[in-house]
Amino acid sequence: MSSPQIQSLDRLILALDYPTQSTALPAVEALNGLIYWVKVGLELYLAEGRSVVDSLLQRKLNIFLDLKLHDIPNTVAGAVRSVSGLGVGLLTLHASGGPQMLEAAANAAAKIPGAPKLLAVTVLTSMDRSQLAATGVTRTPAEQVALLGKMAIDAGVDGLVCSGEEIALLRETIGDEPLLIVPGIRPATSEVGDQRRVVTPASAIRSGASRLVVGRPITQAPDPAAAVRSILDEIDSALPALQR
Ligand SMILES: O=c1ccn([C@@H]2O[C@H](COP(=O)(O)O)[C@@H](O)[C@H]2O)c(=O)[nH]1
Repeated sequence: MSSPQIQSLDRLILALDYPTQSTALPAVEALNGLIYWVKVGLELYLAEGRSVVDSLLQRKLNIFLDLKLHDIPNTVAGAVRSVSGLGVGLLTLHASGGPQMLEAAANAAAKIPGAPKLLAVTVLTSMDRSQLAATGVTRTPAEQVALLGKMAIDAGVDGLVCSGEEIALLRETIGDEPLLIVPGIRPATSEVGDQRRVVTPASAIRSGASRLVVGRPITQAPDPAAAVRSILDEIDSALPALQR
Protein backbone atom coordinates (compact mmCIF):
# COMPACT_ATOMS: atom_id res chain seq x y z
CA MET A 1 0.00 0.00 0.00
CA SER A 2 1.31 3.48 -0.92
CA SER A 3 1.63 6.30 1.66
CA PRO A 4 -1.51 8.45 1.80
CA GLN A 5 -1.63 11.58 -0.39
CA ILE A 6 -2.77 14.90 1.08
CA GLN A 7 -5.63 15.11 -1.45
CA SER A 8 -7.12 11.80 -0.39
CA LEU A 9 -6.61 12.57 3.34
CA ASP A 10 -8.71 15.72 2.90
CA ARG A 11 -11.52 13.71 1.25
CA LEU A 12 -12.17 11.35 4.18
CA ILE A 13 -14.14 12.15 7.33
CA LEU A 14 -14.10 9.61 10.16
CA ALA A 15 -17.48 9.37 11.97
CA LEU A 16 -16.72 9.25 15.69
CA ASP A 17 -19.88 7.46 16.82
CA TYR A 18 -18.69 6.73 20.35
CA PRO A 19 -20.45 7.26 23.69
CA THR A 20 -17.61 9.12 25.46
CA GLN A 21 -14.36 11.01 24.89
CA SER A 22 -12.49 8.26 26.65
CA THR A 23 -13.53 5.82 23.93
CA ALA A 24 -13.35 8.25 20.98
CA LEU A 25 -9.92 9.79 21.60
CA PRO A 26 -7.91 6.52 21.66
CA ALA A 27 -9.60 5.54 18.38
CA VAL A 28 -8.46 8.81 16.82
CA GLU A 29 -4.97 8.53 18.28
CA ALA A 30 -4.55 5.05 16.80
CA LEU A 31 -5.09 6.64 13.38
CA ASN A 32 -2.63 9.51 13.89
CA GLY A 33 -1.46 10.88 10.54
CA LEU A 34 -4.13 9.00 8.57
CA ILE A 35 -7.12 11.18 9.46
CA TYR A 36 -7.53 14.97 8.93
CA TRP A 37 -11.29 15.24 9.43
CA VAL A 38 -13.54 13.79 12.14
CA LYS A 39 -17.30 13.93 12.52
CA VAL A 40 -18.80 14.48 15.97
CA GLY A 41 -22.44 13.43 15.99
CA LEU A 42 -25.28 13.53 18.46
CA GLU A 43 -24.12 10.58 20.57
CA LEU A 44 -20.71 12.05 21.42
CA TYR A 45 -21.68 15.74 21.48
CA LEU A 46 -24.66 15.23 23.79
CA ALA A 47 -22.45 13.25 26.17
CA GLU A 48 -19.39 15.52 26.15
CA GLY A 49 -20.32 18.90 24.64
CA ARG A 50 -17.64 21.47 23.86
CA SER A 51 -14.96 19.56 25.74
CA VAL A 52 -14.68 16.85 23.08
CA VAL A 53 -14.52 19.50 20.35
CA ASP A 54 -11.65 21.21 22.22
CA SER A 55 -9.82 17.89 22.65
CA LEU A 56 -10.06 17.17 18.92
CA LEU A 57 -9.00 20.70 17.96
CA GLN A 58 -5.93 20.31 20.22
CA ARG A 59 -5.05 17.28 18.11
CA LYS A 60 -5.14 19.53 14.99
CA LEU A 61 -8.17 17.78 13.50
CA ASN A 62 -10.83 19.45 11.35
CA ILE A 63 -14.28 18.97 12.81
CA PHE A 64 -17.62 18.27 11.18
CA LEU A 65 -20.30 18.80 13.85
CA ASP A 66 -23.25 16.69 12.72
CA LEU A 67 -26.09 18.04 14.88
CA LYS A 68 -28.76 17.94 12.12
CA LEU A 69 -30.54 21.04 13.42
CA HIS A 70 -34.29 21.13 12.69
CA ASP A 71 -36.50 23.74 14.40
CA ILE A 72 -38.20 27.07 13.73
CA PRO A 73 -36.00 29.66 11.95
CA ASN A 74 -35.32 31.84 15.02
CA THR A 75 -34.21 28.83 17.10
CA VAL A 76 -31.95 27.38 14.41
CA ALA A 77 -30.34 30.79 13.77
CA GLY A 78 -29.59 31.00 17.50
CA ALA A 79 -28.11 27.49 17.50
CA VAL A 80 -25.85 28.44 14.57
CA ARG A 81 -24.64 31.46 16.57
CA SER A 82 -23.98 29.26 19.62
CA VAL A 83 -21.97 26.75 17.58
CA SER A 84 -20.01 29.40 15.70
CA GLY A 85 -17.57 30.01 18.55
CA LEU A 86 -16.55 26.36 18.80
CA GLY A 87 -14.07 26.28 15.91
CA VAL A 88 -15.77 23.56 13.89
CA GLY A 89 -15.56 23.63 10.09
CA LEU A 90 -18.87 22.06 9.08
CA LEU A 91 -22.33 21.96 10.67
CA THR A 92 -25.49 20.13 9.52
CA LEU A 93 -29.13 21.09 9.54
CA HIS A 94 -32.10 19.31 7.96
CA ALA A 95 -33.16 20.61 4.54
CA SER A 96 -36.72 19.54 5.40
CA GLY A 97 -36.81 22.42 7.92
CA GLY A 98 -37.66 24.53 4.86
CA PRO A 99 -36.29 27.57 3.04
CA GLN A 100 -37.02 30.09 5.81
CA MET A 101 -35.16 28.01 8.38
CA LEU A 102 -32.21 27.51 6.01
CA GLU A 103 -32.06 31.21 5.12
CA ALA A 104 -32.16 32.22 8.79
CA ALA A 105 -29.26 29.84 9.49
CA ALA A 106 -27.24 31.06 6.50
CA ASN A 107 -27.83 34.72 7.45
CA ALA A 108 -26.74 34.04 11.04
CA ALA A 109 -23.56 32.28 9.86
CA ALA A 110 -22.76 35.04 7.34
CA LYS A 111 -22.55 37.61 10.16
CA ILE A 112 -19.99 35.65 12.21
CA PRO A 113 -16.32 35.45 11.16
CA GLY A 114 -15.16 31.84 11.41
CA ALA A 115 -18.69 30.39 11.44
CA PRO A 116 -18.87 26.80 10.14
CA LYS A 117 -19.96 26.04 6.60
CA LEU A 118 -23.58 24.88 6.63
CA LEU A 119 -24.62 21.56 5.09
CA ALA A 120 -28.25 20.66 4.51
CA VAL A 121 -29.09 16.99 5.01
CA THR A 122 -31.39 15.99 2.14
CA VAL A 123 -32.74 12.43 2.65
CA LEU A 124 -30.96 10.28 5.24
CA THR A 125 -28.92 7.50 3.65
CA SER A 126 -30.72 5.00 5.90
CA MET A 127 -33.99 5.68 4.03
CA ASP A 128 -35.24 3.85 0.96
CA ARG A 129 -38.43 4.44 -0.98
CA SER A 130 -40.66 2.61 1.49
CA GLN A 131 -39.23 4.45 4.52
CA LEU A 132 -39.78 7.73 2.71
CA ALA A 133 -43.35 6.74 1.77
CA ALA A 134 -44.05 6.00 5.44
CA THR A 135 -43.38 9.70 6.15
CA GLY A 136 -45.90 10.74 3.48
CA VAL A 137 -43.37 11.44 0.72
CA THR A 138 -44.33 9.58 -2.45
CA ARG A 139 -41.33 10.73 -4.56
CA THR A 140 -38.34 8.44 -4.99
CA PRO A 141 -35.35 9.23 -2.73
CA ALA A 142 -33.52 10.68 -5.77
CA GLU A 143 -36.44 12.96 -6.67
CA GLN A 144 -36.77 14.14 -3.07
CA VAL A 145 -32.99 14.74 -2.77
CA ALA A 146 -33.06 16.79 -6.00
CA LEU A 147 -35.97 18.90 -4.76
CA LEU A 148 -34.58 19.52 -1.26
CA GLY A 149 -31.02 19.98 -2.52
CA LYS A 150 -31.88 22.73 -5.01
CA MET A 151 -34.12 24.45 -2.44
CA ALA A 152 -31.36 24.38 0.19
CA ILE A 153 -28.66 25.74 -2.11
CA ASP A 154 -31.02 28.51 -3.28
CA ALA A 155 -31.60 29.33 0.40
CA GLY A 156 -27.88 29.99 0.87
CA VAL A 157 -26.28 26.92 2.49
CA ASP A 158 -22.73 25.93 1.49
CA GLY A 159 -23.42 22.31 0.66
CA LEU A 160 -25.49 19.19 1.06
CA VAL A 161 -25.39 15.75 2.63
CA CYS A 162 -26.67 13.12 0.20
CA SER A 163 -26.02 9.51 -0.71
CA GLY A 164 -23.62 8.47 -3.44
CA GLU A 165 -26.59 7.57 -5.63
CA GLU A 166 -27.63 11.22 -6.04
CA ILE A 167 -24.27 12.95 -6.53
CA ALA A 168 -24.31 13.03 -10.33
CA LEU A 169 -27.92 14.22 -10.44
CA LEU A 170 -27.19 17.01 -7.95
CA ARG A 171 -24.04 18.12 -9.76
CA GLU A 172 -26.17 18.57 -12.92
CA THR A 173 -28.50 20.98 -11.11
CA ILE A 174 -26.29 22.77 -8.55
CA GLY A 175 -22.94 22.68 -10.36
CA ASP A 176 -19.46 21.90 -9.04
CA GLU A 177 -19.09 24.52 -6.33
CA PRO A 178 -21.37 23.42 -3.44
CA LEU A 179 -19.89 20.84 -1.09
CA LEU A 180 -21.41 17.37 -1.40
CA ILE A 181 -20.63 15.36 1.72
CA VAL A 182 -21.49 11.69 1.36
CA PRO A 183 -22.16 9.13 4.12
CA GLY A 184 -23.47 5.62 3.43
CA ILE A 185 -20.03 4.66 2.14
CA ARG A 186 -19.30 0.95 2.10
CA PRO A 187 -16.11 -0.62 0.74
CA ALA A 188 -17.01 -3.79 -1.20
CA THR A 189 -16.32 -6.11 1.75
CA SER A 190 -18.10 -4.08 4.49
CA GLU A 191 -21.44 -4.82 6.10
CA VAL A 192 -24.24 -2.47 5.09
CA GLY A 193 -26.01 -2.47 8.50
CA ASP A 194 -28.79 0.12 8.80
CA GLN A 195 -27.74 2.07 5.69
CA ARG A 196 -29.91 1.71 2.56
CA ARG A 197 -28.43 3.92 -0.17
CA VAL A 198 -24.76 2.88 -0.19
CA VAL A 199 -21.89 3.18 -2.67
CA THR A 200 -18.17 2.36 -2.57
CA PRO A 201 -15.56 5.08 -1.87
CA ALA A 202 -14.35 4.98 -5.50
CA SER A 203 -17.85 5.32 -6.91
CA ALA A 204 -18.64 8.35 -4.71
CA ILE A 205 -15.43 10.13 -5.66
CA ARG A 206 -15.88 9.42 -9.39
CA SER A 207 -19.45 10.79 -9.22
CA GLY A 208 -18.20 14.10 -7.77
CA ALA A 209 -18.33 13.83 -3.95
CA SER A 210 -16.39 16.51 -2.07
CA ARG A 211 -15.79 14.35 1.01
CA LEU A 212 -16.85 10.91 2.23
CA VAL A 213 -18.08 10.10 5.75
CA VAL A 214 -17.09 6.66 6.98
CA GLY A 215 -17.79 5.23 10.43
CA ARG A 216 -18.24 1.53 11.14
CA PRO A 217 -16.25 0.20 8.16
CA ILE A 218 -13.27 1.78 9.96
CA THR A 219 -14.16 1.83 13.66
CA GLN A 220 -15.40 -1.77 13.71
CA ALA A 221 -12.72 -3.17 11.42
CA PRO A 222 -10.28 -5.68 12.99
CA ASP A 223 -7.44 -3.32 11.94
CA PRO A 224 -8.84 0.25 11.66
CA ALA A 225 -5.55 1.71 10.33
CA ALA A 226 -5.48 -0.85 7.52
CA ALA A 227 -9.14 -0.07 6.74
CA VAL A 228 -8.33 3.66 6.49
CA ARG A 229 -5.30 3.02 4.26
CA SER A 230 -7.35 0.86 1.95
CA ILE A 231 -10.11 3.54 1.67
CA LEU A 232 -7.49 6.26 1.06
CA ASP A 233 -5.94 4.15 -1.70
CA GLU A 234 -9.37 3.67 -3.26
CA ILE A 235 -10.05 7.43 -3.08
CA ASP A 236 -6.64 8.21 -4.54
CA SER A 237 -7.10 5.90 -7.49
CA ALA A 238 -10.57 7.38 -8.23
CA LEU A 239 -9.46 11.03 -8.13
CA PRO A 240 -8.89 12.72 -11.49
CA ALA A 241 -5.13 12.71 -12.25
CA LEU A 242 -4.85 16.50 -11.79
CA GLN A 243 -6.21 16.28 -8.24
CA ARG A 244 -3.92 13.52 -7.01
O1 LIG B 1 -27.83 10.80 5.66
C1 LIG B 1 -26.98 10.62 6.56
C2 LIG B 1 -26.52 11.64 7.35
C3 LIG B 1 -25.57 11.36 8.30
N1 LIG B 1 -25.09 10.12 8.47
C4 LIG B 1 -24.04 9.89 9.51
O2 LIG B 1 -22.86 9.37 8.88
C5 LIG B 1 -22.28 8.35 9.68
C6 LIG B 1 -22.22 7.09 8.89
O3 LIG B 1 -21.71 6.05 9.69
P1 LIG B 1 -21.47 4.56 9.15
O4 LIG B 1 -21.04 3.82 10.37
O5 LIG B 1 -20.37 4.64 8.10
O6 LIG B 1 -22.75 4.06 8.58
C7 LIG B 1 -23.11 8.26 10.96
O7 LIG B 1 -22.47 9.03 11.95
C8 LIG B 1 -24.44 8.91 10.60
O8 LIG B 1 -25.02 9.59 11.68
C9 LIG B 1 -25.55 9.09 7.69
O9 LIG B 1 -25.15 7.93 7.83
N2 LIG B 1 -26.48 9.38 6.73
